[in-house]
Amino acid sequence: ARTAARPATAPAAPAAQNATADVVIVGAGLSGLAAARDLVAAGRSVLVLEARERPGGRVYGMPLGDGTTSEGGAEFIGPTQDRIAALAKDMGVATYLTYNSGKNVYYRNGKRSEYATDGVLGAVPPDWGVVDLEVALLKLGSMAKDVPVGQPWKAAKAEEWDAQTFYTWSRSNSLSSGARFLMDEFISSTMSVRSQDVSLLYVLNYIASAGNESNAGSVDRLIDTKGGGQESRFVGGSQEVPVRLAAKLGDIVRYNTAVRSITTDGGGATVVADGLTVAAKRVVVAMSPAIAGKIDFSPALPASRAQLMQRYPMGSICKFVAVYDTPFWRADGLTGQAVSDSGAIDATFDNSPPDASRGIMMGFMNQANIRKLDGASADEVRAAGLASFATFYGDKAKSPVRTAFQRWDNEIWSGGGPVGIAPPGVLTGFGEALRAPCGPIHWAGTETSDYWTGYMDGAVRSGERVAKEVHASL
Ligand SMILES: Cc1cc2nc3c(=O)[nH]c(=O)nc-3n(C[C@H](O)[C@H](O)[C@H](O)COP(=O)(O)OP(=O)(O)OC[C@H]3O[C@@H](n4cnc5c(N)ncnc54)[C@H](O)[C@@H]3O)c2cc1C
Repeated sequence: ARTAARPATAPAAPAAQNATADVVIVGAGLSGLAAARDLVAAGRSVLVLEARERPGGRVYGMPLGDGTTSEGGAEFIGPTQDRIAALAKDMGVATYLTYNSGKNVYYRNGKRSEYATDGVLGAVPPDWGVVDLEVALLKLGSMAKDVPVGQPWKAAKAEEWDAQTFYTWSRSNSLSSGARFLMDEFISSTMSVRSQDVSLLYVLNYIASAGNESNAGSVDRLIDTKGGGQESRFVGGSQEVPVRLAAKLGDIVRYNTAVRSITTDGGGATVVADGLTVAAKRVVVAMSPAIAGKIDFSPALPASRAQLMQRYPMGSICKFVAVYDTPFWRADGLTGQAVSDSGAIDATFDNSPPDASRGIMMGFMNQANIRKLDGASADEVRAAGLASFATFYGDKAKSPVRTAFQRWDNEIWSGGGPVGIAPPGVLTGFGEALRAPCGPIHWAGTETSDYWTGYMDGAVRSGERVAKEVHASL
């Protein structure tokens, strides 16, 4: 019966088109778009091939179901993130301060407490472990100063630091359970992996990278709201930056055009995508190493690059938001920021629009928390998210007008988020292959950036770096 139900002649697939370009850029995330912009400005002919139906990749305006959106991926920008700041300015996208007035919530061992964010030492959680924590963070900060930004494998102690996980280091350098919890939370909130998943050297490079050419990276700049990476947001949402840049680039950006294979030959390459085959002099692969590994490269890439792509996994993350008539937690004297050791959500932020015309609470379902919800229905994810919000902000949190969430680990073209991380042994064994071109194939993506790797700023920097590299090679 199944066979009989089929039309006698299957509709013909649309004929694949052929094209030529100086440079094919694979991926219209911020890194690919930034590269395209500079290469076009340098007079090169460029095609950007994007698998999704939209630009932005890990930057995404998540639909709330009422015609508006909330940031479902990257959201915040902070001091020293100069390249995303410059790009946003050029695109006419303004920023505003993340809501940060009042007290934060700390939930640990079944006890909820509130703590000031404007003390002399900044926002310090009410846990005896913080003394221990501060000592450990000072040590980390000082070790990070010995890491050459973007080339951690060249640190004098690279082998020693890359032979252990962050978990091993944090357990040998802190005694209290509070400090250990907060160090795990530092890794979870910045990379969305567990401390035992990631190399100490990778963490030190992440710290070193949280700065710019004139300001050394620091732990505070990574984790702080005021003065740190979470300081500001974009008016209209971060997706305005890639959406406007892609619109300026026009029809050189092709959507629903997943690249399946890249064949290199005699100095150039043939890029086969859904519905389009392009002969190009150079190819820029602008995405995380793990997702680049899904492309079929022929002939095989050098082993160091091929194996790097097998060894650089993505974190697991989901962003959950609930919309309320008002940001009611503000009236209760709260910032909307919470840290928790239990429940589905381990960190929250006030995601309300700048005019506070409605309240939006955002929670991160990080690493193991979201994996526990593998196979959960949307209603179950929603119930778990609202239960966490109620623990932090009271019963009012149980009755939102609407909710929405974005699971990045279920996204075929991201494979997780926010960033690809290196387990022990990878940076020292394979790190050089992150940026090294393979013949006509060049690599971009935030994972390849020196400063602000893992962030939008790192993505833009990597695009600008690869554009120079490719232009010089032609
Ligand atoms: C939940 C979450 C929260 C975050 N929060 C922040 C934050 O607050 N601040 C911040 O600065 N950063 C944040 N980030 C990180 C930030 O989103 C990334 O660093 C940045 O967007 C990466 O850009 P990219 O261009 O390197 O990669 P991507 O954005 O991943 O772009 C890669 C592109 O390639 C496309 N693609 C993949 N495979 C193919 C293929 N075979 N063919 C064609 N196209 C393909 C993808 O669809 C995608 O568009 C967050 C990320 C997540 C997921």
